[in-house]
Amino acid sequence: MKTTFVVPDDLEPARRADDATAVGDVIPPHNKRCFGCGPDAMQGLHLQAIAGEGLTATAVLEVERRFAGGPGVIHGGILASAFDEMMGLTNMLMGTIAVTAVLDVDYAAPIQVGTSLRMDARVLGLRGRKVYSEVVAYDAATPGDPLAGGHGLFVVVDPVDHFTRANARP
Ligand SMILES: CCCCCCCCCCCC(=O)SCCNC(=O)CCNC(=O)[C@H](O)C(C)(C)COP(=O)(O)OP(=O)(O)OC[C@H]1O[C@@H](n2cnc3c(N)ncnc32)[C@H](O)[C@@H]1OP(=O)(O)O
Repeated sequence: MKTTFVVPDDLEPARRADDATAVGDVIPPHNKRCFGCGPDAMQGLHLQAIAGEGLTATAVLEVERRFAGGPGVIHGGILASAFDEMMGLTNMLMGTIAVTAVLDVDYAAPIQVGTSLRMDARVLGLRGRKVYSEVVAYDAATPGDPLAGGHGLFVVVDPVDHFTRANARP
């Protein structure tokens, strides 16, 4: 895997919230209409991320034909959306809300329509309000080398303040 995304080597450790989703349970959608995780988003990805130990989560995206970009392969933007969502949901295990400031995707190999794409995400650490996270994707049927990977820099926000201001913009 190749990436130019720089993860600081002096991150502060991140901590799982006491009331975080239990290991093995689905992290609840943060918004029913979210394109990534919302059950009411008709055209969405409907990701269900299972909380793992610590600050980790796993989900499987069935790469449906509607997710195609090039013939027979996943659209890069769909993969980026899935990665963004996976890291965003995993971050929620800290009990905070963090929005994406930077998203970096390494498209290591084409991902065919019909693939069951397993995505493993984890929080790497903090620097003040900044949360560094990563995700790695594999073919669930034939695990081997990663097909893609991603990193995100997220910023912790007060959700009421953030989304009130975001929606007030003319
Ligand atoms: C109700 C339930 C809902 C639940 C909602 C759950 C969402 C999960 C869904 C998945 C996530 C998404 O898709 S979220 C949607 C996509 N993202 C967005 O819409 C975010 C739009 N951008 C923004 O609102 C803003 O730029 C923020 C919040 C990211 C940052 O603004 P701010 O709050 O004023 O903070 P600011 O001081 O600028 O930055 C804080 C620190 O981050 C650094 N920083 C900020 N941006 C960058 C950047 N692009 N590249 C490098 N570093 C950056 C700054 O240098 C600073 O570092 P230092 O000086 O401290 O060192």
